[in-house]
Amino acid sequence: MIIMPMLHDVQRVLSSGWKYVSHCGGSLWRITICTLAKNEVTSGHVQKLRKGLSNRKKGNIIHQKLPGNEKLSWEDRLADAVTPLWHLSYGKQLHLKQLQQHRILLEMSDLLVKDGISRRPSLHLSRDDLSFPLMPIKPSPVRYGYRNKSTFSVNVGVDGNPKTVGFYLGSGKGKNIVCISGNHLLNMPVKHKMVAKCYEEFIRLSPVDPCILFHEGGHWREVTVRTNSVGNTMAIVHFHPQKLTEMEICVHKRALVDYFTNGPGAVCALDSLYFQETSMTRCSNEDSPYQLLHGKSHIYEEVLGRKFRISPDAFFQVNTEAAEVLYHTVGELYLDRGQDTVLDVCSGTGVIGIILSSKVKRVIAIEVVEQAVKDAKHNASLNDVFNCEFLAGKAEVILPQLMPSLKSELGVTAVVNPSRAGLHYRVIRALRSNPAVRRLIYISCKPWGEAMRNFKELCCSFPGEPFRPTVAVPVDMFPHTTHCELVIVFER
Ligand SMILES: C[S@@+](CC[C@H](N)C(=O)[O-])C[C@H]1O[C@@H](n2cnc3c(N)ncnc32)[C@H](O)[C@@H]1O
Repeated sequence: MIIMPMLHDVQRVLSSGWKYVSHCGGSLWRITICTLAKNEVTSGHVQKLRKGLSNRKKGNIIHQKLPGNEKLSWEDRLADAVTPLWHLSYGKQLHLKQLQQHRILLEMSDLLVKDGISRRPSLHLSRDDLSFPLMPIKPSPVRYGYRNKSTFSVNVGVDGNPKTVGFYLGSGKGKNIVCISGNHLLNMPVKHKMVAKCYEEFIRLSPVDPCILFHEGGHWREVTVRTNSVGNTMAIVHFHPQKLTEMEICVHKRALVDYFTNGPGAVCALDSLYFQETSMTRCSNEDSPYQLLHGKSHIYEEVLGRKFRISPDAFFQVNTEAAEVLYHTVGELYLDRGQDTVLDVCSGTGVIGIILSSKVKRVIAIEVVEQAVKDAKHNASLNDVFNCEFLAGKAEVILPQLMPSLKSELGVTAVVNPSRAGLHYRVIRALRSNPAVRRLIYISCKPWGEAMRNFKELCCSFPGEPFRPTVAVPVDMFPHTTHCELVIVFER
């Protein structure tokens, strides 16, 4: 069992042989966590963080196994991999994230100065000052069991059982993958653990094999669990058909439904059970439809007093209460200088556009996942919103066609919330090309890498007046992990 974090735990973790290597550079987290452990955070450390930029490694947190880590339990190793800040008090976690966002914004400022896009900060600013305010990070109202969506893999457990449901440690390349149950993870709600446990029991009873390596055969793959704040639960089981006939697959579907409705899995009280047959790692509803085997087709969630329908493959922020803080923040930033049109780029189920709709004349939203666009249209009428238009397709295709004719009296605000891949440069070019777009609110859960490229494109010498950052607000959506959302306002 995980005990509450103490500072000496941090030192224990650091001396236990786990080397923290993050997207921010291997030394970054080590330096920062050590520093915090000694209560010695000073602006000098920002200097070290800045130095760490030059040898940054991109990508998610990875952990390198160093001698001595065998002393940790499998559960602790998993917790260190998935929720690497779990040993720290929440206050310390927020402090770390604030430093991290500061570092990212310094990198952005450096990049703009280096490329001659913006002027050097004035003389009274030191190298570690930003030329625009970075507001204090907004905490998540909920810190434990906050996830509304979890995906559990199937692989070989510590005891060698290949029908183990949980999270991976190790790598395929290192041939040392071990699947550990996520029961002890601080961000995991009870219901998700329950469905994962039942699914494990079900596949252990099933006569067919799990699918671990696609080319080696087997069928049962990961399960995704979605829950909402009133306790409704949706489970989506992914299944590799290999060479089974439709009739043979039907037998397994029936067994799955029976287990979760009349068998031991009934304890999960699933409101929806979906099944997706796919031979690809990730597969859209268009490529391989989500088959509703039992219950309701959608899950609903309430956000800031509005109701939202969510399809199995539609995006929804993973921490609903923190998402309310994020959307409230966007609303406040928008209110600062009201324009009459909002462009909601990468709109998912339409949450941002619908929340802002009462403040503007018109919302135009663009989203690539068709089911999410259907949800968004449904959500607008569910909330009596009539001034939103939802367009299905890639933003880089739709916006260049839309922008030349888009007119507005008071100006346009673009709210962009892309996935980790960032926005295509054609989206930025299109936004830059229309002078009516006066403000752009960029929301990113990964404000380095591709998003950094976008920041540069927004401020660089593309045709059209450049933007400049005016304020940034971090919002913690993922307690115990190193991630948070960063909202940056650009204006021109
Ligand atoms: C981080 S989510 C944000 C969704 C929404 N703003 C919200 O708060 O729920 C990113 C969304 O961008 C969509 N997306 C990804 N690539 C896209 C593209 N090229 N054009 C339009 N939408 C895209 C994804 O399907 C996803 O719904």
